[in-house]
Amino acid sequence: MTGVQPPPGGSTLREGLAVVRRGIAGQRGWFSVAVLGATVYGVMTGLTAWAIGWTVQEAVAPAIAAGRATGAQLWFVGGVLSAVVVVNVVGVIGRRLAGGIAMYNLGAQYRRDVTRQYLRLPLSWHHRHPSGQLLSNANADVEATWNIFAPLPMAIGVVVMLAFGIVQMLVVDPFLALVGLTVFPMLFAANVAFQRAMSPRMTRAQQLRADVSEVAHESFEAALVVKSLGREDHETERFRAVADELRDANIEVGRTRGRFDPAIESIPTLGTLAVLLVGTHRVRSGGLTAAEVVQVAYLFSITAFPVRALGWVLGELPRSVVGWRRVSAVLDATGAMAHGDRHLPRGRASAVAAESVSYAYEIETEEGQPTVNPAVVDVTLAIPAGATVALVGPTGSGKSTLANLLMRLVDPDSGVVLIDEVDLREVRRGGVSEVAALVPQQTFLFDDTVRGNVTLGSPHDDATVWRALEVAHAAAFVRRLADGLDTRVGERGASLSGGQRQRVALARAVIRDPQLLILDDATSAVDPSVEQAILSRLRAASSGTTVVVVAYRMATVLLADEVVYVEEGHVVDHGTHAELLGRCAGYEGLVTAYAREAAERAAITSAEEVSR
Ligand SMILES: Nc1ncnc2c1ncn2[C@@H]1O[C@H](COP(=O)(O)OP(=O)(O)OP(=O)(O)O)[C@@H](O)[C@H]1O
Repeated sequence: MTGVQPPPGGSTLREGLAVVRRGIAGQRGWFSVAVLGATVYGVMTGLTAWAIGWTVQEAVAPAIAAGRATGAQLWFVGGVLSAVVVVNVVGVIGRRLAGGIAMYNLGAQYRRDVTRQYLRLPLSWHHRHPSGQLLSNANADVEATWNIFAPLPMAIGVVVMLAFGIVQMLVVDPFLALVGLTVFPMLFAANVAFQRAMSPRMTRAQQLRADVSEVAHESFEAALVVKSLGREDHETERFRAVADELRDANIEVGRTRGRFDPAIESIPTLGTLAVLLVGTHRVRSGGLTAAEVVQVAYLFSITAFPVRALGWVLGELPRSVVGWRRVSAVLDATGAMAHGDRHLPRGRASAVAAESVSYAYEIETEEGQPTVNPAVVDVTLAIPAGATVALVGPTGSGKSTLANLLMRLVDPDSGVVLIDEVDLREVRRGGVSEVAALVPQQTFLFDDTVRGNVTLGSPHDDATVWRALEVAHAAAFVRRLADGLDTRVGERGASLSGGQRQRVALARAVIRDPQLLILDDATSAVDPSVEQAILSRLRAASSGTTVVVVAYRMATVLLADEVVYVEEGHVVDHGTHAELLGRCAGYEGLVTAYAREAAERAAITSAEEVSR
């Protein structure tokens, strides 16, 4: 599993209390109101018995003695009892409302923190973490962490009830009280054992929750492949297997809870029994009255409720700790890109260079051992301002990785990438994307309008949007759409064809008027003649732009001023197409293959035209 793994070991109780402290510190105001509400509830529960006694003594008993009740007596009884109930209800509402707000605020805050951290972490971190895991961290794990805030205010608030019960018991008979209170060490021991047993089971269930979302995510993403290749049964089986595992893990969590719950719940009852047993002996020996024993036993049963509330909190603690370990693994993840404060020159095409740049992906062997896969090895190149350069090389030779390095989507393991002689690591946050744009291999469109997808929220007027669409050869088809620029394109641009999606993505880059434009196979779904037209327009429209294009077609290569030929991560040669043809065997082989493919395509097209 490549997911975010929680660190092993550590005391659950200590870690849990640290999570609770962190939560309280974040929601001090609402949490205080919730505890106050719970305290009011605790006090009022204690006072209810007293209020009933008082009203009986002051109004009910005299009324019975007199044989009739006066209006004042009825008002007194009604008033006192109503006041008790109203204050109690206010306490409950205050606790629930403020407690809920505190809990949901924490959830929202940490969801934001986790997603903000995702944006901050470099692409290399994302390469190592599956998207289902990320969804789970931002959702199920955050929830698991802060659910403890549901029973927490109650547990803290009703400690007053506990204190009230214990003090009263000590006043009545200290010895009997101490007999009863021996249950507390027992309760503590039972809870520690419970947490020890729960922690690994909770961790496993939480990891499996992430696995289920990972498999589901992958299945939805691969819907087309699954359906077109008839793999529905296989996919259903794959999902069923991981869902069953989650079910079993959750049942195991429930079973463990079921084993401990009766013991934890019955310990206070054992205390009451001990009090009755010892108390009976003391009554027999004349040390106590029966009424006093009953009073201590009753007080003991009052303390059972707060003890149970504390039990709920302790029961939630392992889940909270597991959730927090997984959330904090994201929040504490290092490798966030450091930024400098330098600005890149604006207003003219950018020169881009790489000096001895190497980059390797971290991967796992089949045995799960970490290892590296070198993708770019000791690359040095200089692309002059305003040039159009084609990156050419066989599949997997490192072209996309190099493109990502030039945009600083990842930092090189060694070497330097420079735009206009500024090391990209010294550029201020957002500085690179202000001057450079990359159109990636896989087009992503938002479920938004065409306009929204092109501008990405920047304030461009429609004329500018149309101009960008013209350059990207997209204006004609957008004009034909029912609502033009206002047409919604559906999830990931589902209502457009692959080529149309690529053209919208291209317009999105063009509208930013980049000084460096990197096209990573960005026109693969576009007809070759259209691709050529797009690239010609780009060149014509952008004398102020340096274009780096990862090229797979002869026509694209021929448009470039210079070709950089890459093989197994190395730049094998660079120069004009004609120069490379004469001296680079690998390049020659590749372009011959491209040319043959283009000829075959042309032959098929003309055959189709003849048969029409
Ligand atoms: N996220 C990743 N994790 C691990 N290895 C990767 C990752 N992305 C790429 N690689 C590896 O890095 C090497 C270079 O990949 P890259 O995508 O840069 O090649 P490319 O020349 O763009 O390939 P293509 O022409 O097929 O798009 C390949 O061996 C590939 O397997």
